[in-house]
Amino acid sequence: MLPFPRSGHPFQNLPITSQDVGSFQWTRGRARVYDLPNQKLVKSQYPPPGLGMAPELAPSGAGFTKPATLPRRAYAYVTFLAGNGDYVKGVVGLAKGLRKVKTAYPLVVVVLPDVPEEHRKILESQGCIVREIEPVYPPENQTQFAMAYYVINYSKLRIWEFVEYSKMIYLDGDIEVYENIDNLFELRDGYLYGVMDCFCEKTWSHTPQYKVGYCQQSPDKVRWPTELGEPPSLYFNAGMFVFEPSIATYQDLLKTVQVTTPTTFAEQDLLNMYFKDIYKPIPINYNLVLAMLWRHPENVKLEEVKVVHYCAAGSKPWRYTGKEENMEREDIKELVNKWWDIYNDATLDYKPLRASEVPVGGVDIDPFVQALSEVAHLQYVTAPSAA
Ligand SMILES: O=c1ccn([C@@H]2O[C@H](COP(=O)(O)OP(=O)(O)O)[C@@H](O)[C@H]2O)c(=O)[nH]1
Ligand SMILES: OC[C@H]1O[C@H](O[C@@H]2[C@@H](O)[C@H](O)[C@@H](O)[C@H](O)[C@@H]2O)[C@H](O)[C@@H](O)[C@H]1O
Ligand SMILES: [Mn+2]
Repeated sequence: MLPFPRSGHPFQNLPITSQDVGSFQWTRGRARVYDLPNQKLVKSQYPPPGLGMAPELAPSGAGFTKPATLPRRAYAYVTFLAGNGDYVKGVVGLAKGLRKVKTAYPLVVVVLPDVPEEHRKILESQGCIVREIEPVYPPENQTQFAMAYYVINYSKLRIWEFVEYSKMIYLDGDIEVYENIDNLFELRDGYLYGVMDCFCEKTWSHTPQYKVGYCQQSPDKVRWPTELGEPPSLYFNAGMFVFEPSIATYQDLLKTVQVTTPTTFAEQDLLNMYFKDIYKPIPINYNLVLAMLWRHPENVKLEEVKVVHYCAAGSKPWRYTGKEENMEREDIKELVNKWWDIYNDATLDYKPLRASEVPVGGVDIDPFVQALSEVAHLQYVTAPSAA
Protein backbone atom coordinates (compact mmCIF):
# COMPACT_ATOMS: atom_id res chain seq x y z
CA MET A 1 0.00 0.00 0.00
CA LEU A 2 1.38 3.38 -0.88
CA PRO A 3 2.27 5.59 2.06
CA PHE A 4 -0.39 8.20 1.73
CA PRO A 5 -0.70 11.07 1.92
CA ARG A 6 2.96 11.88 1.75
CA SER A 7 3.59 14.84 4.00
CA GLY A 8 3.54 18.10 2.09
CA HIS A 9 1.62 16.44 -0.73
CA PRO A 10 -0.61 19.09 -2.31
CA PHE A 11 -3.66 16.90 -2.06
CA GLN A 12 -2.81 15.87 1.50
CA ASN A 13 -6.21 16.63 2.92
CA LEU A 14 -8.42 15.41 0.12
CA PRO A 15 -10.89 12.57 0.71
CA ILE A 16 -9.28 10.15 -1.72
CA THR A 17 -8.20 6.52 -1.58
CA SER A 18 -5.48 4.66 -3.38
CA GLN A 19 -7.74 2.65 -5.71
CA ASP A 20 -7.36 5.01 -8.57
CA VAL A 21 -4.66 4.66 -11.14
CA GLY A 22 -4.97 6.62 -14.29
CA SER A 23 -3.33 9.12 -16.59
CA PHE A 24 -3.08 12.41 -14.89
CA GLN A 25 -3.36 15.84 -16.43
CA TRP A 26 -3.30 19.36 -15.10
CA THR A 27 -5.56 21.91 -16.71
CA ARG A 28 -5.30 25.44 -15.46
CA GLY A 29 -4.49 24.33 -11.94
CA ARG A 30 -7.08 21.56 -11.91
CA ALA A 31 -6.22 17.90 -11.80
CA ARG A 32 -8.21 15.84 -14.27
CA VAL A 33 -7.77 12.14 -13.70
CA TYR A 34 -8.52 9.81 -16.55
CA ASP A 35 -9.23 6.24 -15.64
CA LEU A 36 -6.91 4.20 -17.89
CA PRO A 37 -7.44 2.40 -20.11
CA ASN A 38 -10.89 3.60 -21.03
CA GLN A 39 -9.87 7.21 -20.64
CA LYS A 40 -13.10 8.02 -18.77
CA LEU A 41 -12.82 11.23 -16.77
CA VAL A 42 -13.39 9.86 -13.28
CA LYS A 43 -12.96 12.98 -11.23
CA SER A 44 -11.87 16.52 -11.58
CA GLN A 45 -10.43 18.00 -8.46
CA TYR A 46 -9.22 21.45 -7.64
CA PRO A 47 -6.26 21.55 -5.32
CA PRO A 48 -7.34 22.72 -1.88
CA PRO A 49 -7.72 26.52 -1.67
CA GLY A 50 -4.60 28.47 -0.97
CA LEU A 51 -2.38 26.31 -3.14
CA GLY A 52 -2.59 28.73 -6.07
CA MET A 53 -1.21 27.36 -9.32
CA ALA A 54 -0.97 23.65 -9.81
CA PRO A 55 2.29 22.39 -8.29
CA GLU A 56 5.26 22.12 -10.62
CA LEU A 57 5.64 18.51 -11.80
CA ALA A 58 9.38 17.91 -11.52
CA PRO A 59 10.45 16.47 -14.90
CA SER A 60 12.81 14.17 -13.03
CA GLY A 61 9.72 12.38 -11.85
CA ALA A 62 10.48 13.26 -8.28
CA GLY A 63 6.76 13.68 -7.79
CA PHE A 64 5.20 16.90 -6.63
CA THR A 65 7.19 19.82 -5.37
CA LYS A 66 5.82 22.69 -3.33
CA PRO A 67 3.49 24.86 -5.45
CA ALA A 68 5.82 26.95 -7.58
CA THR A 69 5.13 30.51 -8.59
CA LEU A 70 6.15 29.50 -12.14
CA PRO A 71 3.29 28.40 -14.40
CA ARG A 72 2.93 24.62 -14.36
CA ARG A 73 4.65 22.81 -17.23
CA ALA A 74 3.21 19.60 -18.53
CA TYR A 75 4.81 18.04 -21.62
CA ALA A 76 3.91 15.10 -23.85
CA TYR A 77 4.69 13.59 -27.23
CA VAL A 78 1.73 13.22 -29.54
CA THR A 79 1.17 11.22 -32.70
CA PHE A 80 -1.77 10.65 -35.02
CA LEU A 81 -3.39 7.40 -36.14
CA ALA A 82 -6.12 6.97 -38.75
CA GLY A 83 -7.72 3.92 -40.34
CA ASN A 84 -7.55 0.21 -39.57
CA GLY A 85 -4.39 -0.45 -41.55
CA ASP A 86 -0.79 -1.09 -40.56
CA TYR A 87 0.24 2.39 -39.36
CA VAL A 88 -0.58 1.11 -35.86
CA LYS A 89 2.73 -0.78 -36.15
CA GLY A 90 4.47 2.52 -36.75
CA VAL A 91 2.94 3.96 -33.58
CA VAL A 92 3.93 0.87 -31.54
CA GLY A 93 7.48 1.27 -32.88
CA LEU A 94 7.43 4.94 -31.90
CA ALA A 95 6.15 4.19 -28.37
CA LYS A 96 8.86 1.55 -27.86
CA GLY A 97 11.54 3.82 -29.29
CA LEU A 98 10.58 6.62 -26.90
CA ARG A 99 10.71 4.11 -24.04
CA LYS A 100 14.15 2.92 -25.15
CA VAL A 101 15.55 6.46 -25.04
CA LYS A 102 13.98 6.88 -21.57
CA THR A 103 11.90 9.93 -22.36
CA ALA A 104 10.42 11.53 -19.24
CA TYR A 105 7.10 12.19 -20.94
CA PRO A 106 4.07 10.20 -22.09
CA LEU A 107 2.95 9.53 -25.66
CA VAL A 108 -0.56 10.67 -26.55
CA VAL A 109 -2.05 8.99 -29.63
CA VAL A 110 -4.93 10.90 -31.21
CA VAL A 111 -7.07 8.44 -33.16
CA LEU A 112 -9.82 8.98 -35.72
CA PRO A 113 -13.10 7.14 -35.07
CA ASP A 114 -12.17 4.55 -37.73
CA VAL A 115 -9.29 3.18 -35.64
CA PRO A 116 -10.55 -0.19 -34.37
CA GLU A 117 -10.82 -1.00 -30.65
CA GLU A 118 -8.28 -3.75 -31.10
CA HIS A 119 -5.67 -1.25 -32.29
CA ARG A 120 -6.49 1.12 -29.44
CA LYS A 121 -6.01 -1.73 -26.96
CA ILE A 122 -2.64 -2.53 -28.51
CA LEU A 123 -1.56 1.09 -28.04
CA GLU A 124 -2.87 1.22 -24.47
CA SER A 125 -1.00 -2.00 -23.73
CA GLN A 126 2.10 -0.13 -24.85
CA GLY A 127 1.39 2.61 -22.29
CA CYS A 128 0.05 5.16 -24.76
CA ILE A 129 -2.67 7.66 -23.79
CA VAL A 130 -5.25 7.08 -26.54
CA ARG A 131 -7.63 9.97 -27.25
CA GLU A 132 -10.27 9.94 -30.00
CA ILE A 133 -10.63 13.04 -32.16
CA GLU A 134 -13.11 14.01 -34.82
CA PRO A 135 -11.72 14.29 -38.37
CA VAL A 136 -10.99 17.71 -39.87
CA TYR A 137 -11.83 17.94 -43.56
CA PRO A 138 -10.73 20.73 -45.89
CA PRO A 139 -13.34 22.47 -48.02
CA GLU A 140 -14.62 20.70 -51.13
CA ASN A 141 -11.80 20.89 -53.66
CA GLN A 142 -10.33 19.51 -56.86
CA THR A 143 -6.82 19.45 -55.39
CA GLN A 144 -4.47 16.66 -56.39
CA PHE A 145 -2.77 15.95 -53.05
CA ALA A 146 0.74 14.50 -53.35
CA MET A 147 -0.84 11.39 -51.77
CA ALA A 148 -4.62 10.94 -51.90
CA TYR A 149 -4.74 10.00 -48.22
CA TYR A 150 -3.18 13.34 -47.23
CA VAL A 151 -6.74 14.64 -46.94
CA ILE A 152 -7.02 12.92 -43.54
CA ASN A 153 -3.88 14.66 -42.31
CA TYR A 154 -5.82 17.88 -41.65
CA SER A 155 -7.14 16.00 -38.60
CA LYS A 156 -3.68 16.46 -37.03
CA LEU A 157 -4.76 20.02 -36.26
CA ARG A 158 -6.90 18.75 -33.36
CA ILE A 159 -3.73 18.46 -31.25
CA TRP A 160 -3.74 22.22 -30.65
CA GLU A 161 -6.76 21.60 -28.40
CA PHE A 162 -4.74 19.62 -25.85
CA VAL A 163 -4.19 22.56 -23.51
CA GLU A 164 -3.64 20.25 -20.54
CA TYR A 165 -0.12 20.21 -21.95
CA SER A 166 1.93 23.40 -22.10
CA LYS A 167 4.17 22.07 -24.86
CA MET A 168 3.97 19.00 -27.08
CA ILE A 169 6.18 17.39 -29.67
CA TYR A 170 4.22 16.02 -32.61
CA LEU A 171 5.72 12.97 -34.33
CA ASP A 172 4.31 11.14 -37.35
CA GLY A 173 3.63 7.44 -36.88
CA ASP A 174 6.36 6.68 -39.43
CA ILE A 175 9.00 8.32 -37.27
CA GLU A 176 11.45 6.62 -34.90
CA VAL A 177 13.34 8.31 -32.06
CA TYR A 178 16.83 6.84 -31.58
CA GLU A 179 18.16 9.35 -29.08
CA ASN A 180 16.43 11.24 -26.28
CA ILE A 181 15.05 14.58 -27.53
CA ASP A 182 13.30 15.72 -24.33
CA ASN A 183 15.53 18.82 -24.42
CA LEU A 184 13.28 20.22 -27.16
CA PHE A 185 10.56 20.81 -24.57
CA GLU A 186 12.79 23.49 -23.04
CA LEU A 187 12.94 25.53 -26.26
CA ARG A 188 11.73 29.08 -25.80
CA ASP A 189 7.95 29.55 -25.78
CA GLY A 190 6.20 31.52 -28.49
CA TYR A 191 7.60 29.69 -31.52
CA LEU A 192 6.91 26.58 -33.56
CA TYR A 193 10.03 24.48 -34.14
CA GLY A 194 10.58 21.95 -36.92
CA VAL A 195 13.15 20.67 -39.39
CA MET A 196 13.32 22.19 -42.85
CA ASP A 197 11.94 19.96 -45.58
CA CYS A 198 13.60 19.18 -48.91
CA PHE A 199 12.10 20.33 -52.25
CA CYS A 200 13.99 17.94 -54.52
CA GLU A 201 11.68 14.93 -54.67
CA LYS A 202 9.27 14.51 -57.57
CA THR A 203 6.44 15.18 -55.11
CA TRP A 204 7.52 18.85 -55.41
CA SER A 205 7.55 18.94 -59.23
CA HIS A 206 4.53 21.30 -59.24
CA THR A 207 6.46 24.05 -57.44
CA PRO A 208 8.62 26.91 -58.80
CA GLN A 209 11.50 25.89 -56.52
CA TYR A 210 11.57 22.39 -58.02
CA LYS A 211 11.36 23.84 -61.55
CA VAL A 212 14.42 26.08 -61.01
CA GLY A 213 16.23 23.39 -58.98
CA TYR A 214 16.30 25.47 -55.78
CA CYS A 215 16.20 23.80 -52.36
CA GLN A 216 16.38 25.48 -48.95
CA GLN A 217 18.56 22.60 -47.78
CA SER A 218 21.37 23.77 -50.11
CA PRO A 219 20.43 27.36 -51.07
CA ASP A 220 23.85 28.05 -52.62
CA LYS A 221 23.87 24.96 -54.88
CA VAL A 222 21.27 26.52 -57.20
CA ARG A 223 20.53 30.06 -56.09
CA TRP A 224 16.99 31.42 -56.11
CA PRO A 225 16.65 33.53 -59.31
CA THR A 226 16.45 37.23 -58.39
CA GLU A 227 13.90 37.77 -61.17
CA LEU A 228 11.53 35.61 -59.13
CA GLY A 229 11.78 37.99 -56.19
CA GLU A 230 12.23 36.71 -52.63
CA PRO A 231 13.05 33.00 -52.16
CA PRO A 232 10.25 30.91 -50.57
CA SER A 233 9.90 31.26 -46.76
CA LEU A 234 11.59 28.57 -44.71
CA TYR A 235 9.35 25.50 -44.84
CA PHE A 236 9.22 22.69 -42.26
CA ASN A 237 8.35 19.03 -42.65
CA ALA A 238 5.11 18.53 -40.68
CA GLY A 239 6.03 15.02 -39.62
CA MET A 240 7.71 16.46 -36.51
CA PHE A 241 7.29 19.80 -34.75
CA VAL A 242 7.40 21.36 -31.28
CA PHE A 243 4.33 23.44 -30.49
CA GLU A 244 2.21 24.94 -27.70
CA PRO A 245 -1.43 23.86 -27.58
CA SER A 246 -3.82 26.82 -27.44
CA ILE A 247 -7.58 26.98 -27.79
CA ALA A 248 -7.41 30.34 -29.57
CA THR A 249 -4.88 28.99 -32.09
CA TYR A 250 -6.87 25.78 -32.47
CA GLN A 251 -10.09 27.59 -33.27
CA ASP A 252 -8.34 29.97 -35.65
CA LEU A 253 -6.59 27.05 -37.39
CA LEU A 254 -9.91 25.29 -37.97
CA LYS A 255 -11.40 28.48 -39.38
CA THR A 256 -8.35 28.96 -41.61
CA VAL A 257 -8.71 25.43 -43.02
CA GLN A 258 -12.22 26.21 -44.18
CA VAL A 259 -11.22 29.39 -46.02
CA THR A 260 -7.98 28.11 -47.56
CA THR A 261 -7.86 26.30 -50.90
CA PRO A 262 -6.23 22.93 -50.24
CA THR A 263 -2.80 22.39 -51.82
CA THR A 264 -0.52 19.46 -52.61
CA PHE A 265 0.87 18.89 -49.12
CA ALA A 266 -2.44 19.46 -47.40
CA GLU A 267 -2.05 20.37 -43.71
CA GLN A 268 1.72 20.68 -44.05
CA ASP A 269 1.28 23.57 -46.49
CA LEU A 270 -1.38 25.10 -44.27
CA LEU A 271 0.76 24.86 -41.12
CA ASN A 272 3.73 26.43 -42.91
CA MET A 273 1.60 29.32 -44.14
CA TYR A 274 -0.07 29.79 -40.74
CA PHE A 275 3.11 29.69 -38.62
CA LYS A 276 5.39 31.38 -41.16
CA ASP A 277 6.30 34.24 -38.79
CA ILE A 278 7.06 32.12 -35.72
CA TYR A 279 8.58 29.03 -37.35
CA LYS A 280 12.14 28.36 -36.21
CA PRO A 281 14.26 25.70 -37.93
CA ILE A 282 15.98 23.09 -35.76
CA PRO A 283 18.80 20.80 -36.90
CA ILE A 284 18.13 18.02 -39.38
CA ASN A 285 19.14 15.45 -36.72
CA TYR A 286 15.71 15.94 -35.13
CA ASN A 287 13.80 14.76 -38.21
CA LEU A 288 15.83 13.11 -40.95
CA VAL A 289 13.55 13.11 -44.01
CA LEU A 290 15.09 10.10 -45.79
CA ALA A 291 15.32 11.81 -49.18
CA MET A 292 18.09 13.93 -47.64
CA LEU A 293 20.37 10.88 -47.90
CA TRP A 294 20.42 11.06 -51.69
CA ARG A 295 19.43 14.69 -52.25
CA HIS A 296 21.75 16.42 -49.72
CA PRO A 297 24.17 13.77 -48.37
CA GLU A 298 26.59 16.58 -47.50
CA ASN A 299 24.09 17.76 -44.86
CA VAL A 300 23.70 14.36 -43.18
CA LYS A 301 25.94 12.75 -40.56
CA LEU A 302 23.94 9.55 -39.95
CA GLU A 303 25.80 8.79 -36.69
CA GLU A 304 24.47 12.07 -35.26
CA VAL A 305 20.85 11.63 -36.35
CA LYS A 306 18.44 11.36 -33.40
CA VAL A 307 15.11 11.03 -35.24
CA VAL A 308 14.45 9.25 -38.54
CA HIS A 309 11.35 9.96 -40.61
CA TYR A 310 10.51 7.01 -42.88
CA CYS A 311 8.57 9.17 -45.36
CA ALA A 312 10.29 8.29 -48.64
CA ALA A 313 8.18 6.11 -50.93
CA GLY A 314 8.72 2.47 -49.97
CA SER A 315 10.57 3.23 -46.73
CA LYS A 316 7.85 2.44 -44.16
CA PRO A 317 9.67 -0.31 -42.23
CA TRP A 318 6.55 -2.39 -41.61
CA ARG A 319 5.86 -2.52 -45.37
CA TYR A 320 9.45 -2.48 -46.64
CA THR A 321 10.17 -4.60 -49.76
CA GLY A 322 13.30 -2.82 -51.00
CA LYS A 323 11.87 -2.59 -54.51
CA GLU A 324 11.12 1.13 -54.81
CA GLU A 325 13.66 3.70 -56.01
CA ASN A 326 16.52 4.26 -53.50
CA MET A 327 15.22 1.50 -51.23
CA GLU A 328 18.05 -0.84 -52.16
CA ARG A 329 20.55 1.56 -50.53
CA GLU A 330 22.60 0.07 -47.65
CA ASP A 331 21.83 3.03 -45.35
CA ILE A 332 18.09 2.57 -45.94
CA LYS A 333 18.35 -1.17 -45.21
CA GLU A 334 20.25 -0.38 -41.98
CA LEU A 335 17.66 2.19 -40.87
CA VAL A 336 14.79 -0.20 -41.60
CA ASN A 337 16.53 -2.95 -39.61
CA LYS A 338 17.11 -0.49 -36.74
CA TRP A 339 13.41 0.19 -36.63
CA TRP A 340 12.58 -3.57 -36.59
CA ASP A 341 15.12 -4.16 -33.78
CA ILE A 342 13.08 -1.82 -31.60
CA TYR A 343 9.69 -3.05 -32.78
CA ASN A 344 10.64 -6.67 -32.06
CA ASP A 345 12.37 -5.98 -28.73
CA ALA A 346 10.06 -7.46 -26.08
CA THR A 347 12.12 -5.85 -23.29
CA LEU A 348 10.78 -2.52 -24.57
CA ASP A 349 7.15 -3.53 -24.15
CA TYR A 350 5.26 -1.54 -21.56
CA LYS A 351 5.05 -3.29 -18.20
CA PRO A 352 2.34 -1.71 -16.08
CA LEU A 353 3.17 -1.71 -12.39
CA ARG A 354 0.53 -2.22 -9.73
CA ALA A 355 -0.03 0.98 -7.72
CA SER A 356 1.60 -0.73 -4.73
CA GLU A 357 4.76 -1.33 -6.77
CA VAL A 358 5.20 2.23 -7.95
CA PRO A 359 8.15 3.67 -6.04
CA VAL A 360 7.27 6.77 -4.02
CA GLY A 361 8.55 9.79 -5.94
CA GLY A 362 9.21 7.34 -8.77
CA VAL A 363 12.42 8.79 -10.17
CA ASP A 364 13.70 7.36 -13.42
CA ILE A 365 10.77 5.08 -14.09
CA ASP A 366 8.98 4.66 -17.36
CA PRO A 367 7.16 7.96 -18.04
CA PHE A 368 3.99 6.10 -18.78
CA VAL A 369 4.29 4.58 -15.33
CA GLN A 370 5.44 7.97 -14.09
CA ALA A 371 2.13 9.47 -15.17
CA LEU A 372 0.35 6.65 -13.38
CA SER A 373 2.52 6.99 -10.30
CA GLU A 374 1.60 10.65 -9.97
CA VAL A 375 -1.96 9.50 -9.86
CA ALA A 376 -1.27 6.48 -7.69
CA HIS A 377 -0.31 8.86 -4.91
CA LEU A 378 -3.59 10.68 -5.43
CA GLN A 379 -6.06 8.27 -3.98
CA TYR A 380 -9.36 9.18 -5.50
CA VAL A 381 -12.67 7.69 -4.57
CA THR A 382 -13.71 6.33 -7.95
CA ALA A 383 -16.17 3.96 -9.51
CA PRO A 384 -14.40 0.65 -10.26
CA SER A 385 -12.57 1.01 -13.59
CA ALA A 386 -14.27 -0.72 -16.52
CA ALA A 387 -10.98 -2.33 -17.44
O1 LIG B 1 -3.37 5.48 -43.32
C1 LIG B 1 -2.77 6.32 -42.62
C2 LIG B 1 -1.98 7.37 -43.18
C3 LIG B 1 -1.35 8.27 -42.34
N1 LIG B 1 -1.51 8.15 -40.99
C4 LIG B 1 -0.89 9.09 -40.08
O2 LIG B 1 -0.59 10.30 -40.76
C5 LIG B 1 0.83 10.53 -40.73
C6 LIG B 1 1.26 11.24 -42.00
O3 LIG B 1 1.23 10.33 -43.10
P1 LIG B 1 2.62 9.81 -43.71
O4 LIG B 1 3.63 9.70 -42.58
O5 LIG B 1 2.35 8.57 -44.48
O6 LIG B 1 3.06 10.99 -44.64
P2 LIG B 1 4.56 11.19 -45.13
O7 LIG B 1 5.31 11.76 -43.94
O8 LIG B 1 5.08 9.84 -45.51
O9 LIG B 1 4.36 12.11 -46.24
C7 LIG B 1 1.39 9.12 -40.56
O10 LIG B 1 2.71 9.15 -40.11
C8 LIG B 1 0.43 8.54 -39.53
O11 LIG B 1 0.71 9.07 -38.26
C9 LIG B 1 -2.26 7.11 -40.44
O12 LIG B 1 -2.36 6.99 -39.24
N2 LIG B 1 -2.89 6.23 -41.27
O1 LIG C 1 0.02 15.64 -45.50
C1 LIG C 1 1.23 16.10 -46.03
C2 LIG C 1 2.42 15.31 -45.52
O2 LIG C 1 3.57 16.04 -45.86
C3 LIG C 1 4.82 15.60 -45.36
O3 LIG C 1 5.31 14.53 -46.12
C4 LIG C 1 5.88 14.78 -47.35
C5 LIG C 1 6.84 15.94 -47.34
O4 LIG C 1 7.79 15.70 -46.34
C6 LIG C 1 7.55 16.06 -48.69
O5 LIG C 1 8.55 17.05 -48.56
C7 LIG C 1 8.27 14.80 -49.08
O6 LIG C 1 8.83 14.94 -50.35
C8 LIG C 1 7.30 13.67 -49.10
O7 LIG C 1 8.01 12.46 -49.35
C9 LIG C 1 6.65 13.53 -47.74
O8 LIG C 1 5.75 12.45 -47.83
C10 LIG C 1 4.80 15.16 -43.90
O9 LIG C 1 5.88 14.29 -43.65
C11 LIG C 1 3.54 14.40 -43.54
O10 LIG C 1 3.48 14.30 -42.10
C12 LIG C 1 2.32 15.14 -44.01
O11 LIG C 1 2.28 16.39 -43.35
MN1 LIG D 1 5.46 10.70 -42.16
